[in-house]
Parts: sequence; C-alpha cells; structure tokens
Amino acid sequence: MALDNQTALDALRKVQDPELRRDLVTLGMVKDLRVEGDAVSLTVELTTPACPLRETIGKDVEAALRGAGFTRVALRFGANVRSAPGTSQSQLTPGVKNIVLVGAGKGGVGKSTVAINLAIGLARSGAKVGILDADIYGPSVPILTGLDRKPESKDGARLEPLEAHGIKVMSIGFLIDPDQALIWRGPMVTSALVQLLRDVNWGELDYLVLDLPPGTGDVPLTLAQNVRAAGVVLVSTPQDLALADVIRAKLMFDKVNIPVLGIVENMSSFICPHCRQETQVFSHGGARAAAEKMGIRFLGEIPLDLAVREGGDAGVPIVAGQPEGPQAQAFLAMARNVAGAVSTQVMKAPRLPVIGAQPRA
Ligand SMILES: Nc1ncnc2c1ncn2[C@@H]1O[C@H](COP(=O)(O)OP(=O)(O)OP(=O)(O)O)[C@@H](O)[C@H]1O
Repeated sequence: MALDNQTALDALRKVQDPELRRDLVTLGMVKDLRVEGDAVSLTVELTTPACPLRETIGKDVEAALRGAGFTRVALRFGANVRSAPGTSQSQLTPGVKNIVLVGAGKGGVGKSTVAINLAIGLARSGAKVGILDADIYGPSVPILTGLDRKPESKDGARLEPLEAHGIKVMSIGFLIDPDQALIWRGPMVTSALVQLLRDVNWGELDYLVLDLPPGTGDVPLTLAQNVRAAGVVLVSTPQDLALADVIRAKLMFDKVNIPVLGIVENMSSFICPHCRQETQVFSHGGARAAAEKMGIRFLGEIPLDLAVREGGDAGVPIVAGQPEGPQAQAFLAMARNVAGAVSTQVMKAPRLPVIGAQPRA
C-alpha cells in the first residue's frame, strides 16, 4: 500500500499528548506534513516551548510513523503558546497570553525567588515572558534583577517595562516607596495593580508571571481576583506549619475559582557548599504529600542552596547566572512543569474566570 499524508495522519491520530490527553491531530499540533515515498517530515507544534513531554512525544511520533511503514522520519518541534478562550479580549493586558500567579500561604518561603527563576526559566526555553512584582508590601524584584531605574514612557500614556535576563520587568517597587505602600488600604493596592497591568506596555507575551503578596488575607485575594489568570503556583517550604498555610491558600483560591496549578517545595533540602552533602533541614517531601492529598500537581522541589540566595542578592538569579548547575536545573524542571500545567488548564478551560476586572473605558 502506498504511503501518503492520510497514512501519516491516521498514525498520528494514535499519538496522544500525555498531558492534554488528546491526539496530536485533533489538537492541531501537526504542521508541515510531507510524505515522499517512505519518508515523512513534519513539525509538531507544542503548546509551550517549555514542554516537559517533548521527548516522550517525539518518541511516540517516531514509533507511530515507523509502525505505519515509514522508514525515514524527520521530526521538528515548534511551539505556539495558547491562551484560554477570551484571554486575548482582556483589555487590561491584550497581548498577554497567560498570566501565572505565584502565591504563598506565608511570607519568607521564597515566593519571589521561585517567581523570578520561573520567569527566566520559561524565557530560556524560548517563550516571551514578563514578570510583574505585585508584592506591594515587600517588592523583591528590583533586588532580584538588579534594576533600580524608574520606568519611562515613550508615548506619554504607558510605561515601558524594564528588561533583565531576557524578560520584561515591572515592580511596584520601581514606582513607590514600599514604606508608603504599607499604609495603603486594599482598594488602593488593587488599583495600583490594575494600573501596572493596564498602563504598562507589555507587548506580546506568552507568560506574565505575577508575584503576589504573601498570605491568605484580603490583599492577595483581591489582587488575584482582578486578573484573568491561567492559575496560581503555590510556594511552600517543607515544614508542617508552612504546609498548613499553603492548604489554606489553596482553599482560598478554590473559593474564587482560580485554578491551582500546583505546589513547589522550596528549601527542600540543604546542599553543603563545601562537600555537596544533602541535609533535610526542614524535613522533606511534605509538599509532595500535601499535593497528593489535595489532588493537585507537585511542580518540583528546589534545594536550599547558598548560590540561590547569592544569585538573587546580586541581581542575577541562579537560572540566569549558572543555568547548567543543579540548582538551576531544579528551577528549570519546575518551570517546565508549570508550563505543562498552564497548557492543560488552558486547553480544558472553557473560559477563564474574570471577577471584577476593570477594563479600560
Ligand atoms: N532555595 C533557596 N536557597 C537559598 N536561599 C533561598 C532559597 N529560596 C529563597 N531563598 C532566600 O530566602 C530569602 C527570602 O526569599 P524570597 O524573598 O524569595 O521570599 P518571599 O517568600 O518572596 O518573601 P516575602 O514574603 O518577604 O515576599 C531571600 O534571601 C532568598 O534569597
């Protein structure tokens, strides 16, 4: 039987994206399909360049096509980050495909460190990324990026985000004195955030990472409710106390229909900088167990490591400064898992929740 495009498509219909649980043809991921004799070439367009399943999908495609009789398979990967229906109509950030919130049940667990390394990690995979530091009471992004200029406006209407390590950066800390913000009430905080989303020229972005203030009080909740988010990444340390807070945070986001993309366990284990021996300072594995119990994803564990703190303090987060090192690899694996969770969320969401967003008149 002669091999043709139909033969190839029939074979590819049997290959599922393991994350999205639908076949590649139905998902519209097969592009530039060409058959010549027993040779086939194609591009598989992933839903994110940070796809955690690229290798598995590649192997499955190759096996399916060979099984259908092709002896030569030339497979390329492309990526087109998708957004949930309705996202592009968001008038607050029209060019942003996915807003990813990063929250924590309590302060000091490394939420901002996770947020910045997540953003840089997604950018390193080839995505267009920005970070918005909405941690109004303790903006850390100026330090984490080494940026301390005031953003300027080119058109007299919108501010231009700053740039560092391949991502666009905006922080409430660039614009106001954090001591001033401490006395702000909830509505002022919310309107500041809406301005940072609407009045910043974000351009086209695949992901905008939004670093929320810590805790489960009014401020993170109102902020989260005012953006059209793909979901929230929760950061915890392994201790029971931090985990109890993260469970509370999960319940809070559930109540307002913001999908929880999963939990990251930060400071998971301590790596001695001298002998590289691993010690479980705060115990270990608690977040994974909590994630399982709550039926949400475990997105990865990040070691407690001096280099992570030093990189952050110096304005060069570890994923930018030492991308090949084991600490950065942990962040990069987490970033791929977050990207996978966003894709899954986006593909299954009929429409993202919008509660109280204030579109530009
Ligand atoms: N995995 C890690 N290894 C070593 N140090 C870390 C790690 N994660 C965070 N830190 C350090 O812990 C401190 C707190 O981190 P970070 O500012 O990211 O926390 P946060 O949860 O955002 O805090 P806040 O609640 O104050 O906003 C920083 O000095 C940071 O460099």
